[in-house]
Amino acid sequence: MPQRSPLDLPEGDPFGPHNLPYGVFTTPHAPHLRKIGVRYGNHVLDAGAAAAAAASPHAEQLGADTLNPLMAAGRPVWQAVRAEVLGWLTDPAHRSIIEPLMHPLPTVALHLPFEVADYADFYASEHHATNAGRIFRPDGEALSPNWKHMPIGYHGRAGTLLVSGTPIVRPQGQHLPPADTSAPPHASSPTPVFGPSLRLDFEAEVAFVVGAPSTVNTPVGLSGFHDHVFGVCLLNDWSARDIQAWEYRPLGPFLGKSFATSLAAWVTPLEALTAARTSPPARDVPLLPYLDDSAAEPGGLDLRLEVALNGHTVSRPPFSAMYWTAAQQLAHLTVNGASLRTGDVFASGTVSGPRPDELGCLLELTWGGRQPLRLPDSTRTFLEDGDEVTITAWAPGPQGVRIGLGEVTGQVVPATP
Ligand SMILES: O=C(O)/C=C/C(=O)CC(=O)CC(=O)O
Ligand SMILES: [Ca+2]
Ligand SMILES: [Mg+2]
Repeated sequence: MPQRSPLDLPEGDPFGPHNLPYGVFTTPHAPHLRKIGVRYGNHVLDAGAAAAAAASPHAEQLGADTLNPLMAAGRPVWQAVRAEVLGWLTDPAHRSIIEPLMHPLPTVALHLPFEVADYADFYASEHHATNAGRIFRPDGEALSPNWKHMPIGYHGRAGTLLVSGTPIVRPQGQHLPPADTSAPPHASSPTPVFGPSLRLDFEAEVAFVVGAPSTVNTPVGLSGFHDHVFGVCLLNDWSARDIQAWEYRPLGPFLGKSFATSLAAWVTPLEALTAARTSPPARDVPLLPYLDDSAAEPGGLDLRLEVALNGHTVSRPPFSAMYWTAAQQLAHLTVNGASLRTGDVFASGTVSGPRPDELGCLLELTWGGRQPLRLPDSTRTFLEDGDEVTITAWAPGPQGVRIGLGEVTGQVVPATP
């Protein structure tokens, strides 16, 4: 049977013509030459070479070794480049030039697709925030009084965003001895120990990647979302729960989350998710005008996440259940005058739904380690060395097609001695 062309995809391929995510890859022949690629099925188009061959007006942006120049160019350029790439991949007139520029996915190495500028992480799932509150603060209110009035978040560590597939070294740090960690730190002077985290967790999240920058003292507002946000990536906010529980009062997450955050290698353009737009849950309190999206286009996204631990599905978190939308997060992030830079990443926070099989981290799935999770061949409270966590997702696309999001995966390796 003749080999099928990489340009002839099976009907309904989740990485078909409606998707076209961007990444950065190298081939074994030139391991230091980073190129922009567009995923199509199980192949990667060398977009820089295609742009040069087509004498594209965007050859400079597509010929770069990161997505930053394309991301910085703004929405009209994003739309023009997307239309051009679609033409290269689907118009038979380009076939003989494009076919040799398609690399099988398993033959390339994928890299962090853009230079990360600043990184913030939100806390936008009411289900996650309520559960985390009950587990970490059993004697207090589950949701803090500000939670329904603004998207709560913290600034994280941009330099430790790692591309999917990078091994995750178990972090070391201060924490209370195991017997004490299920309870909040007691007033009666607890004594910490130093060593590898014994409560390493994942957090299934969706990250939004800023393309066009903004000016200091100029809030972006809800309506600026589509002009500033280039695309979406799956993200795993690895979390050391014992370090976190001991350190976080009163300032919030610090070393318990800054050691590693995994980002998918593929950025799905926002435009590919148009059919997935959906209304967020009903709001329980009136919102201040800069966050009030009641008259705006639906700001939620119907992304269906799946988390696998060592190949076994442990959860299916629904992104449509998130209380705060990404547009509200961006409006909040800039309302004080803070500016955006190309490459800023803001993550949604752990995606958890209302059901027990929709929770986005082990903290919730095992209720603070008290109810071990059953796997076919073992049980888990928190992650063990050698464990591999893979987050995948899809979204409804046009005409019933699925839009696949690039996976984010990572394996835990033992703490550095
Ligand atoms: O409730 C807390 O103290 C902390 C919860 C988190 O783990 C913070 C976080 O990373 C936010 C999130 O992923 O939703
Ligand atoms: Ca998080
Ligand atoms: Mg992290």
